[in-house]
Amino acid sequence: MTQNRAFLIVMDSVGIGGAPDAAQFFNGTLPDSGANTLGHIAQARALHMPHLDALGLGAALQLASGARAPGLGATPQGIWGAATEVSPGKDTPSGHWEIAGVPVPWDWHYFPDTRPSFPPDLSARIAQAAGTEGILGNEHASGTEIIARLGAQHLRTGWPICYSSADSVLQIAAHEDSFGLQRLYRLCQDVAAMVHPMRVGRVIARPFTGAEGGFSRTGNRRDFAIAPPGQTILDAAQAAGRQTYAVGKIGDIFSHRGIAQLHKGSDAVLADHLIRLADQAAPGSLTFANFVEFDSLYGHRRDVEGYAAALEWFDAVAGQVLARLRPGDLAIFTADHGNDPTWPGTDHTRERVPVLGWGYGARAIGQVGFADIAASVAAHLGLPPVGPGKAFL
Ligand SMILES: O=P(O)(O)O[C@H]1O[C@H](CO)[C@@H](O)[C@H]1O
Ligand SMILES: [Mn+2]
Ligand SMILES: [Mn+2]
Repeated sequence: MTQNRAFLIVMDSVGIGGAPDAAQFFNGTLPDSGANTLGHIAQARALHMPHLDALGLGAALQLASGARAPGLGATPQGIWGAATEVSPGKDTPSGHWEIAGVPVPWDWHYFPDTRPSFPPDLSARIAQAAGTEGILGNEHASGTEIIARLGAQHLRTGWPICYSSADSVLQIAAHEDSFGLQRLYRLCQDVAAMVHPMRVGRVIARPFTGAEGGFSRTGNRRDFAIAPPGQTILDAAQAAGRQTYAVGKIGDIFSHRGIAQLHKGSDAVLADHLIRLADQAAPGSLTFANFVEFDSLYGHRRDVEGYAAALEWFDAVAGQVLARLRPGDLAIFTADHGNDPTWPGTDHTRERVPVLGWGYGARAIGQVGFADIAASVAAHLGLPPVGPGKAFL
């Protein structure tokens, strides 16, 4: 058995523009054509990201979209290229599944951006499952905005706040103390059983605390996702007897399949886990990490400065990971979709993503597909081929 280790690290929503089908994806009524998460942030303020740029971040951005980024553009010393998604969704599960070797074979169901957004019989069934007279929200919304607007009414009525977005998702926000966290989880599980058959990708519990004027979401978010419809790189590694470590949202995204050890927490906590795993992960193992705060704290909130600072923070983390790698290791840094904080709306943006790697010297891989990442990781680990992609190593 090969002793080679692999580290697959997703910087959630760090797109680099240039998706050929961006015009078919929308924020409200505006198509995503021209969205460029990294490119537009770098234009707003020069980025200092020496470690990822040395692998080829600036070069990948230019390859994907033609954009040049102040502060980026070193001569690449790593594996570098840009990946294009084929799955018909710009959401987190679609991106991760395809990266893991399973392009989404169906069209997701999206709830319309109307009020009400949910069909009346579904709203009635949600209320019945909650034991309430009705539901609040029933619209597309940003999660922080809707609890500020409806949180007090939720406390008065006890009705759960239900909302959706441009993703195939049904989110339920409820107060941890008055509604109860376990009750919210049970409700989400019941609702997932109603909507998964409709091809709604996820039901997400969005617990919050506080009082009027000061509601805030807690770290107890939980996703109830459809399982990936095929063998992922995690499944393949585990089937081959390899140790698999998931860091962050990876557990939820893959319905906890193919994962031996799961580490969760804020991105700062996840960084510590990833750095430790770079030292300690078992020979032949796969570590699969997701850093979500680019997306959840800055992209959806359209916070350019916060996003820029998170990128620079993460670059230093990447430097600490890379410093711990050894011969036989492969590390790939990539992303699952875009979330351009300069773009109108609050939803993801359809974009290409960077593919940056350590372990094979300087290697220009050009334009690749998301699924080529799984194929490459499988080849590196000496596993049978995974998914429809082609290895670029
Ligand atoms: O605005 P919040 O609640 O963070 O929701 C965002 O997070 C969801 C899951 O990624 C997306 O569908 C988007 O709606
Ligand atoms: Mn995502
Ligand atoms: Mn998101």
